[in-house]
Amino acid sequence: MTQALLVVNAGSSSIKFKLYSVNGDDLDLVMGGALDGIGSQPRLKVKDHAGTILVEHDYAVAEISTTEQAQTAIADWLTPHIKDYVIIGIGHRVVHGGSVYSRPVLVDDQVMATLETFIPLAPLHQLGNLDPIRVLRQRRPDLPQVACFDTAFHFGHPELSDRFALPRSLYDEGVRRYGFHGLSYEYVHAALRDIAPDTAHGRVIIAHLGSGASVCCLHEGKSIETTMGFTALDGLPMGTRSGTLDPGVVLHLIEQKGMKPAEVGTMLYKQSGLLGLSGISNDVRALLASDRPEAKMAIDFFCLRVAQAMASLSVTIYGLDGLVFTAGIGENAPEVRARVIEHLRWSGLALDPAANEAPAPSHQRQGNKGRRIDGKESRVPIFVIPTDEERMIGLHTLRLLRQLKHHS
Ligand SMILES: Nc1ncnc2c1ncn2[C@@H]1O[C@H](COP(=O)(O)OP(=O)(O)O)[C@@H](O)[C@H]1O
Ligand SMILES: CC(=O)OP(=O)(O)O
Ligand SMILES: [Mg+2]
Repeated sequence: MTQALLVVNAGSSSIKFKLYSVNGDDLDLVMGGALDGIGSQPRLKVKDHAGTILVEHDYAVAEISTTEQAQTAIADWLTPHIKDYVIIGIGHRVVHGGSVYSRPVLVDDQVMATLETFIPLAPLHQLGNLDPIRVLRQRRPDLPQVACFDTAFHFGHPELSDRFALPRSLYDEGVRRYGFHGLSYEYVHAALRDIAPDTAHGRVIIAHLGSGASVCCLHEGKSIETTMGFTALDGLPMGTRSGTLDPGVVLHLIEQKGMKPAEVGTMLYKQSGLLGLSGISNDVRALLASDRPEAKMAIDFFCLRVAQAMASLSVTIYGLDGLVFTAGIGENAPEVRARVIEHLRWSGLALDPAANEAPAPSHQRQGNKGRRIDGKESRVPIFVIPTDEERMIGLHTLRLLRQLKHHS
């Protein structure tokens, strides 16, 4: 029977998963899917490696209102569909590894307890990430489970990138700029190394623009600085998150307007960003399709902030050798890429409009490492590279399981 790995990328309202068969040191995608709309419009959709739909099923809201129910529904569907495979382990995305975990780790009771202490640092993500680990440890105690962290790629970045200008004691307590989306940056950088090795070795900026969004600058493949900090609320405005904010606004909301800290939290995480700015939607597709001025303003605001972040991070790495767009917006919204680069034209960046507007190749297909979209006059190459956090998690999990086997 073929060995296989399951990868779980769980969020607050969706659980994405992929099944890979093990092929030497590499992984072949068998199927991938998601149960999203948990608590609103639950729907399970799974496709095989070629993109053929294996199942598309809507549930009643009452059936799937918790991640635990979602996990059970996925497991119930998966069990008969994976009977030809021996599952050797499960890899999970865990957003926050704090200042403890610099690399993936095998989950045991103690690791679980430590990861639970990071829940307040990532209220939108961490609990949802840990739920499936807990459920699957109960269901399949025989299977090793590996936690892979969004923060780990940034671990050890320079002190100047790690600090806030706050009293030193807070830093010692862990109030640091951890950074996130590290699994995505690691995957995208490895793909860039395959298609443009010299560029990848140099000074690179990657913009991960999805429902969460951040920009990272790298040198020689290492993260030097990124726009997300202590939490995934910092930096760029996102679908529903505010991004960087004058801290005086938070004081004003609490002290003058009498808002409770939890209400401020809900506002900053769930009601701000593109949704707050537009009053229409958190989804860039809906905003681009709308002719209302608020929608245009929200997109303009987002593009300007992305361009500013790129300019600012290129100062940190003393220049720029390559620029990459990735994630839902970065891969699929040529209008956004064009407007971002327009802001940076003064610095010698330019797109090839036809290449920029060419439709994105299929996501699921393997071997789609990305493409160049810069114009002939551009001083620096510009790429669109599809990210694949699940594959990165799968590769880390395989590597760790092999190391553990080797040492046992
Ligand atoms: N064709 C598209 N055009 C513009 N934006 C898109 C398109 N497809 C997806 N997006 C944007 O990408 C976002 C989701 O990004 P994604 O990286 O999938 O997020 P996550 O995995 O973190 O939920 C959506 O909210 C939407 O704004
Ligand atoms: C860390 C983070 O913001 O993740 P996501 O983009 O999946 O919300
Ligand atoms: Mg994401």
